[in-house]
Amino acid sequence: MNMPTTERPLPYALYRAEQVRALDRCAIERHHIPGEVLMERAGAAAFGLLRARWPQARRIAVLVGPGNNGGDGYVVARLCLGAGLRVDLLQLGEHRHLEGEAALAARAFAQAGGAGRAWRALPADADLIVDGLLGTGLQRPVAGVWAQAIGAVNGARAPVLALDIPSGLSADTGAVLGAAVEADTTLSFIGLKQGMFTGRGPDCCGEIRFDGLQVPPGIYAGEILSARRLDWRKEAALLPRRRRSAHKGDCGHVLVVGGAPGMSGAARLAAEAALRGGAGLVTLATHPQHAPWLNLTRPELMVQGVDDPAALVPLAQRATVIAVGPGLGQGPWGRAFLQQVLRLERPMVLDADALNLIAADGVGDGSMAAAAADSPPWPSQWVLTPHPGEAARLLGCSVADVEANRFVAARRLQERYGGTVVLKGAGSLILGPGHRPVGVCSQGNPGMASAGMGDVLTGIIAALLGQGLSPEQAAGAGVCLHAAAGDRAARQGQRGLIAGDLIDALRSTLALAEE
Ligand SMILES: NC(=O)C1=CN([C@@H]2O[C@H](COP(=O)(O)OP(=O)(O)OC[C@H]3O[C@@H](n4cnc5c(N)ncnc54)[C@H](O)[C@@H]3O)[C@@H](O)[C@H]2O)[C@@H](O)CC1
Ligand SMILES: [K+]
Repeated sequence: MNMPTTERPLPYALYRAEQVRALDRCAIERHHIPGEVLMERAGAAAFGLLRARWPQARRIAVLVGPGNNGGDGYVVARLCLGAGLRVDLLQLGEHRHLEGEAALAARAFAQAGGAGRAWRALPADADLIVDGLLGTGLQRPVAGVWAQAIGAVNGARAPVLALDIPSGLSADTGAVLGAAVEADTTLSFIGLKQGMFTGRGPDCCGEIRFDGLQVPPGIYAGEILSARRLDWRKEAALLPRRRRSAHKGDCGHVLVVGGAPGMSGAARLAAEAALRGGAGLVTLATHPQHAPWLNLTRPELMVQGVDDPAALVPLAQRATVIAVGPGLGQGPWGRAFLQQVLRLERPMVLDADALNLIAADGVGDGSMAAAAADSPPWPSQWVLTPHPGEAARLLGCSVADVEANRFVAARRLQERYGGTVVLKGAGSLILGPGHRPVGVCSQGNPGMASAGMGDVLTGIIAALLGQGLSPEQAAGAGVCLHAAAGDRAARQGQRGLIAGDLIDALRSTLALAEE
């Protein structure tokens, strides 16, 4: 029996708009499922979700555009009429000459006694708004009356169900093109779109549901995935099981380098997160000014005050992985230590000021890049973890440019700097070398927008590298565990969540993944 949309688990494969269009075409042309049948199934799935989710709703405003997304809306509107609900069908664009299956759906709606009218305003007492304005056919920024209608939807009190994708959200990038519907629930058809899970996508989509419209599974084989959602349990399961005879030396020794004067907290958070991420040993090399008291409340940490970069060499010899950047500062101390670290042949995580220093130095001709180039095999062992601001500095562009297409920004970073890139922010992206799909993290919550969260991520990724995962695996698993621990910690509330809470939740999250 076909499972209802409300219960169906979300697939992991993510597609771009042109790929979903190709999937539609394949279903229609190769498998001879008429477009109107797909549209009928899409509308029926949305209607089923609508009734299950909002059983009390009596007055439904359905906004329809002139394409097939509108066609889906006409089907929902007809099914609502059939169930005795009051329907306001509000049209944008030219509806006198609809084409193909959208025209059939509009005719069936009229034959069922429905009448549409041009959108002017939303009925104030609508119980639910269905967004069938624009789907994967979005071609340009939303403006004019379209933007007004979307603004009205977002200002309305009624909940919003978006069909396929919220209107105005780019299916490919997760950016808002002009204006976008902020839905409570989005029901996506045939293939999940990659833009729904990163950038503004999660804001606009609300809860995401999926219906494959019963297309044959074979149609997906023809599309090369460009992105996939990461399953945090599967990612965490990459960690090798510990033998009963394991000792601390088997579990990785993380060397954290950071903590310029006045910035010791960040380095301490990264080091502590490495411990909770399962590292056997963690050494923190930091400025001598605060070294004596940095492990007072966490004596498991080994802390070394260093003022000569050469002192890192013996420390690195004992370490299996280096994390550099949190609290490093961009002054002479941080700069000298980063240059030394880049000469050390160890897998490493580069974050925060390590990235800012590399960006400030320029690419190709700066001393940082030159230091890295001294040891050519190692960039492939890097994990870079920029947030959008750091990514913009590394790419020499604006944050808006990065956010306009996070997938492209991640790829440009990887091509320019090598190794594995984690582009942080809602829906963090993970991209390693080669042509594997971009990993997209779909856990996490806005409570994690607080100081120190990035430092914790750095420590976790370093710990996973130290336990034997490859840079790409450690980055994927690290981002997922970090987000899952954030979600676990947020059960007690999102607002006021601090990085230390996430560290506290890490161990039980890891245990959950091992069940
Ligand atoms: N047979 C199929 O191909 C199926 C398609 N489906 C639906 O069809 C949608 C795709 O349909 P279409 O390709 O017709 O595209 P859309 O319905 O998403 O939009 C295309 C229309 O919007 C206009 N438009 C684009 N950008 C605009 C903007 N910024 N402002 C104002 N107007 C704009 C275009 O000129 C065109 O008239 C999917 O998202 C899905 O909802 C589903 O019914 C499943 C089956
Ligand atoms: K839509």
